[in-house]
Amino acid sequence: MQYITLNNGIRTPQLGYGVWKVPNEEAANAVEQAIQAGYRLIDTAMIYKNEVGVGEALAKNIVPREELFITTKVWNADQGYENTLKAFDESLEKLGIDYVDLYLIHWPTPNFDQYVDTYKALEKIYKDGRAKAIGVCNFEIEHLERILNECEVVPAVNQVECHPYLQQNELKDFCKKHGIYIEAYSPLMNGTKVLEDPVIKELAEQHGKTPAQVILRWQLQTDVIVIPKTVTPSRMKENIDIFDFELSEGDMEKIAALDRGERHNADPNEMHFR
Ligand SMILES: NC(=O)C1=CN([C@@H]2O[C@H](COP(=O)(O)OP(=O)(O)OC[C@H]3O[C@@H](n4cnc5c(N)ncnc54)[C@H](OP(=O)(O)O)[C@@H]3O)[C@@H](O)[C@H]2O)C=CC1
Ligand SMILES: O=C1CO[C@H](CO)[C@@H](O)[C@@H]1O
Repeated sequence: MQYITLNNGIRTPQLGYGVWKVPNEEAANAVEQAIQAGYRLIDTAMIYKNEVGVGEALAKNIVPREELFITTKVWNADQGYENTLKAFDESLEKLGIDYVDLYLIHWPTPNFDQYVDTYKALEKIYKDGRAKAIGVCNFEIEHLERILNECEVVPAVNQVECHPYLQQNELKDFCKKHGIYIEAYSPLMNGTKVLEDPVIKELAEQHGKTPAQVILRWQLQTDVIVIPKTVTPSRMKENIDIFDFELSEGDMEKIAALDRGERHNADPNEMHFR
């Protein structure tokens, strides 16, 4: 596993395991298998409704708690200072742990007036030592600017959709300038067409790897944290088997040229789902 250091000195694995769409009753088994396969970062969220299942796997102490990096997120309906503190307590209880490694605001919406207060609750949680790091998801530059201007703690992470068809270069530059790590969600575009891209397929053939491995390796080499999801045991192994090859500068340029600003998930400015 490869690790990186966040802006507050906390270390995180650069590759993690995401559990969106993993049903609660399957999550314990999936997370246990992922830990056995070598994953140390688990990315869940209150809205995924599988924190209890994730917690069951954690309770097995497959590896010491301090070797794991657990992320969860406050959902839109729980935004606001007091609501967020309450939602955080509920997430901790479901997960059965006494701190998380990273707590994130899931969306800047549904009400753009609330995310600063929500972030202030995250700062309180952070200062109380119940989250080792805090950050945001789906924040655009203007949302981050408000946090940087009105809050004290610089977000450690901005978790956003990022894959070869949506490379987020402007946001990456802004975040880099402010010491905020980009964490790439839906790195395989949720298992859709980027895996069929001819350029990706050709690179996969050249390196004796799969399209998913080429995409995940590209993410590592662009210095982002990446959290693919799979419930398929062979893919769990495939997705972590990316530390034994390197994409050349030319390969990276070919993938850079695939950017087309194409989202699979919601646009942060239009996401008002509670
Ligand atoms: N903050 C946010 O707003 C969001 C955060 N996320 C986080 O990011 C994680 C990953 O994103 P997600 O949207 O789940 O999608 P991914 O881009 O990780 O793709 C997952 C899909 O790809 C398939 N897949 C996985 N590995 C391979 C492979 N090696 N070859 C072919 N297909 C593969 C999976 O199928 P199968 O499982 O059947 O093997 C699944 O259908 C989420 O689980 C969640 O933790 C995601 C969306 C939004
Ligand atoms: O992480 C995510 C997946 O689930 C949510 C919806 O249920 C999305 O809104 C979100 O971005």
